[in-house]
Amino acid sequence: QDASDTQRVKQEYQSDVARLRKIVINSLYSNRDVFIRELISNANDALEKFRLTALTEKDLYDGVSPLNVTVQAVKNEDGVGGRIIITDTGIGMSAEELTSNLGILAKSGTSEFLANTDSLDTTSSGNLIGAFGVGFYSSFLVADKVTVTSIPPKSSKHPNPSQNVFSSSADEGTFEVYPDPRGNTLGHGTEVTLELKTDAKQYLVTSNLMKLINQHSVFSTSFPIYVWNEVEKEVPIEEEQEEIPQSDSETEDDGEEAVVEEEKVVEPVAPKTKKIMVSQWEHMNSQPPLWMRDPKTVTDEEYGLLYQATFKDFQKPLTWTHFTGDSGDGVSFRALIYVPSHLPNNFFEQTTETSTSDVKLFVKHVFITSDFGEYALPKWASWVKVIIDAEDLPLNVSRETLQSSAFLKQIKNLIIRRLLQLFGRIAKEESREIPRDHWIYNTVLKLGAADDSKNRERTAALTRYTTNQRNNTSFDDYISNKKQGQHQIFYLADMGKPAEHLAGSVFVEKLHARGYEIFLMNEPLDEVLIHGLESWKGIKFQDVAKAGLKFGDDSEEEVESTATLAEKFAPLLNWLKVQVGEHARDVVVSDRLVTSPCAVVADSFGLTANVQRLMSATSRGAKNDAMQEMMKKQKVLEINPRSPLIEGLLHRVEQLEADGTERDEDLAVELEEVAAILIDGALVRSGFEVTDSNLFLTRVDRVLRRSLGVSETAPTDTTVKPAPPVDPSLSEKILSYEEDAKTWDEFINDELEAQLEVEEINEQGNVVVGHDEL
Ligand SMILES: Nc1ncnc2c1ncn2[C@@H]1O[C@H](COP(=O)(O)OP(=O)(O)OP(=O)(O)O)[C@@H](O)[C@H]1O
Repeated sequence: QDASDTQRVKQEYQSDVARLRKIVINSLYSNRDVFIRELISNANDALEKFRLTALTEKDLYDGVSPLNVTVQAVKNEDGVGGRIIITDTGIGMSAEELTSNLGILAKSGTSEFLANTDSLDTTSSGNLIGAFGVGFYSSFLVADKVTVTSIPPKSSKHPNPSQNVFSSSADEGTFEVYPDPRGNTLGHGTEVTLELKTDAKQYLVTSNLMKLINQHSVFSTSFPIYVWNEVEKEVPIEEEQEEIPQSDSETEDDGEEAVVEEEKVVEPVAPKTKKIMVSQWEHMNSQPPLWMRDPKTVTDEEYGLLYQATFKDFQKPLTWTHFTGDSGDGVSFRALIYVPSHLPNNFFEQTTETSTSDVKLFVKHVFITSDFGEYALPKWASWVKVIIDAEDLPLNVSRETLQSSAFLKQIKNLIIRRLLQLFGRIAKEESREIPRDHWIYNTVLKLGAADDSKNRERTAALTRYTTNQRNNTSFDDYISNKKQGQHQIFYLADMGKPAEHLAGSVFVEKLHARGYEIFLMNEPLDEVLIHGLESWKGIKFQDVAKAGLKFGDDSEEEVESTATLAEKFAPLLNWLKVQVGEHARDVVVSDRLVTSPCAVVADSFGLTANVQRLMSATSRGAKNDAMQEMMKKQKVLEINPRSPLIEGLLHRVEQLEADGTERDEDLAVELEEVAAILIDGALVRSGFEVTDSNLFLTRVDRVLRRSLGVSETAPTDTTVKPAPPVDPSLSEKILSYEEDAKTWDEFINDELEAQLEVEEINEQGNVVVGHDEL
């Protein structure tokens, strides 16, 4: 018995892997072409790993043997089925690695993939395979049985490498790994053999395979891919050599004088040929990569395919820019920047230190790194996909030295510059795909303006907002609409509120009525980026909910009249200062109100309601910070001198405080209540919370009773039916429920698998839909 047979022990797939494999097999049937792309991509990755390891382990690679991927379709002799063999001369896997990489390891993306399968639809799910790193399992879409033979190169990690085999069937939940009885046949690398399902015979046709490789792999792989192909060739027919007749001259060469014969014109006879079938390795990606070509010669479809294959996105890119550049240190390069049509799912949850795994740096078409270390793109730009291919680098490229060179920094700055140029250009062009209100301007660039101080101005220039007069307004648009004398840019920020509500705010009423434009900002980032910017083209931003608002066209008479009004309202102002207590540090006559009786305005060093909310949302621990508490108090109550309510209150207060008369205590109590409601109302109108909403509403109730002529003291019947006593059988019920209960994960797993299995597999676990058409 063969030694390997004794070691062929069946192992169970680890549960996550088993589930993943099942989902891939059962749900991605209509997308099964992806298997070839996934396996070639793994082979290419393995070659890249080999080359990178060889940079540090000098003995690993002789520099001569080929580094490539080969694909071969082999028909069975019985003519029924066949197999596809994909071989690479890459880093290979040891027995342990075969087991853990293909059978046990639930990779980091797996749980995310499994979570995403909830929203699985079969049109897009094929790309989920690659996006979440479940590529290898796509083999089972087309194969009944998959065999992976692999051997790592001799290295410090594997001083005595040996060749091993991983084998698994699509309909079993097990796999085996065992030493290859043939010994080392591969040198180093991996060979994946797919025993094709009977309904997957089309993949045995080499032209079909080549078409798929052309579509999905040639753009995105850096190592040569060869396909074993039968081609028709014309070869000369090897006819029996005719006896070349002895020339007369030879026969007559015996002393006779040479006779000059008349020269004969001999027609050249085309050699006879025949057509035969010849098998040979055909180089699929002999063309330079797409990004090295002249952009004029690349079609949109080709750009789209490269994007989808390289970055594993099932949606087409929104736009791209393809250009030649120079790093500034004399390193010339080609670059292709793609703007995806969507943000990653968890984009806003990610920390600011995001990785730039989607900036692929090549040197002379050879992939070098996606790790830009400290020169990673800032978060706002981290979702774009970039290919950079440098002609040559000024150093012997290794990841370590690259990190410390100026090159990565230059590349980072250049990508950002070009990206902003691209956004600027599409902002002007304004297309159906990227309209003026696209989230790029509303979300991504705002993040840039808020987070990335270095590019603040340039990103902010492209952001857009709603104003009280129009939508999608940039800062420059605003400036060109500025009124004479206006030296402030007016804005009101209240996150989460619809712009229409902001337009009706107490702070906006006069500005709006007078025809001034006001930015109505309702995203959390808006306030942050305005604070970062402070001004635009030399004009300061003015929060209209704060003190310091100036229209810029106040005449001397207006200033005088404000002073006169302050004098007129002095008794009310003084009385209100007592009533307002802690809510505001001062009470003044307002110049910003039209219809509202009063408002609470934050001092220039105070905090608006929006900033207070932002602070409590972001700095949980600092709630009791003394400085913050002090700033919260920096508020001023502004009263509208033209409001009849305020006029009326002034008269009543004058009446109350009139010299020489006895103080009317009933009136005092009533006025205090009116003042309390007015102040609380002003706080609410201005976006703040009232300190005690119960008290506020009790006061309102009292005023309502008064206006309805209902007794203020008449009690409400407060008798209620009490709840029944505690149910004595409750503890038993809880216990029996807990015994039956599944965990949430078990519940979701069962539900998901039940859904996926419907119509798609039979009892044996084989796919049963659509076989006949294929
Ligand atoms: N041809 C190969 N050579 C060496 N290792 C391989 C090969 N194919 C797969 N592997 C190993 O098996 C692991 C699992 O492969 P799988 O295709 O399932 O996911 P992945 O390659 O990590 O993710 P993705 O498909 O998104 O690139 C790989 O990470 C790699 O370590």
